[in-house]
Amino acid sequence: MNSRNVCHSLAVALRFGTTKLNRSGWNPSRRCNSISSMSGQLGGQLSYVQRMKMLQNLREKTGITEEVIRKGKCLVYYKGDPLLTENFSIAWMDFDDLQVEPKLFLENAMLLGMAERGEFQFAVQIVGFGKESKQAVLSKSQGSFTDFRLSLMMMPTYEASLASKAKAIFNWHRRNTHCAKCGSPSVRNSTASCRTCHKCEEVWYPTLSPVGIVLVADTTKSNLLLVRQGRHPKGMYSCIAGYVDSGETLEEGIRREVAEEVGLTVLSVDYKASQHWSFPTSNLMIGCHAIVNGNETLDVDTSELEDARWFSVEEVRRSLDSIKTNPLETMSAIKEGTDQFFVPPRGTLAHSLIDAWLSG
Ligand SMILES: NC(=O)c1ccc[n+]([C@@H]2O[C@H](COP(=O)([O-])OP(=O)(O)OC[C@H]3O[C@@H](n4cnc5c(N)ncnc54)[C@H](O)[C@@H]3O)[C@@H](O)[C@H]2O)c1
Repeated sequence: MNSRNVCHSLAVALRFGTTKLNRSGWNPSRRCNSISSMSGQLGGQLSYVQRMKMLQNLREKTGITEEVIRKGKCLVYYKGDPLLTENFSIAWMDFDDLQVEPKLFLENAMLLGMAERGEFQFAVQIVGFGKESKQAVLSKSQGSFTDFRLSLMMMPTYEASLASKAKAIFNWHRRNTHCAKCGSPSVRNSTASCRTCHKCEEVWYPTLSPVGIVLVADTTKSNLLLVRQGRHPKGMYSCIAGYVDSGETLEEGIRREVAEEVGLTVLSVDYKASQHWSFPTSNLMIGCHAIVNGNETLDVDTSELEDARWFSVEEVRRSLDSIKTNPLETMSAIKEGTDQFFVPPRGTLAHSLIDAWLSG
């Protein structure tokens, strides 16, 4: 996008219109004001702060206009799978290439974010566009629809977080069509950031559940505790994870989960990183490293876990190295099933926590 288009996007989004929007925030007749007052301030790129202010303004004040849609790039979903290039990057599409009316587009789309050069980023589900939509998209793009879980493991981190966000928000709207207070139908706003009840006007926002996930080491730091659930692919051992309960701090949640699942006492917890995770709904994974008293006997909760085991640092490093070197081969081995021990693939917070511990 050139600097003229950047100025235009900024003007479109920063306009504090007095026009009354309809309930969905969609106002197709709105037009752009002069941008001359801003044109001197902008180079080719927008700062992080400018972009966040523009997105906030679209969500909370102006809503999406046709001009904004036409300036956008779209991450396209078909039946839950994103359109990716052969290198597992998002195959962004222009709105015009989707050949759909703006109103129908908006009913099936959500505002994802904004790129540094000022392009609005949308996610759109094309199932609602009709029978021919999949073929039409494939013929106009360089991409193919890729299994969602595989996509998250293979995409660049930033793009994976966009894909995860879109999936979670679409799911939330599908499951929350009525007001939880009075039971009447609710309607989504144009950016898809919330729903408003038609009757009592209560506003509902997408929910997000906090999950503590922890890589446990013993006091010697030469052994790591990994666990597997029955639903994990054969051979895979991961970190302990569990939902943080209402009233708990993150640290308390982690201490409780480790006690419940493997019967060990946590001596210390350090926060490391977080990740959005859309399986099965919308979770914020909060990743930590913990030290436990390794002299205690493991007491595994077999209703939650199939197994929990101490692994030497060397064993874990070998598995991590092999996944890093051959991510695609590992993913197909995981799909087909293997007797070999392996750690979670890249794209998961468990993988990052193990990687950070081994490089720390
Ligand atoms: N990204 C990663 O590296 C990674 C690794 C491990 C687990 N996870 C994710 O962490 C989450 C939690 O893992 P888990 O093994 O405890 O999951 P789980 O789905 O087995 O849930 C365990 C229990 O928590 C309760 N529960 C379910 N949803 C809840 C919610 N929204 N709020 C509060 N309690 C809830 C239920 O009683 C359930 O039996 C899952 O979504 C899982 O996919 C991600």
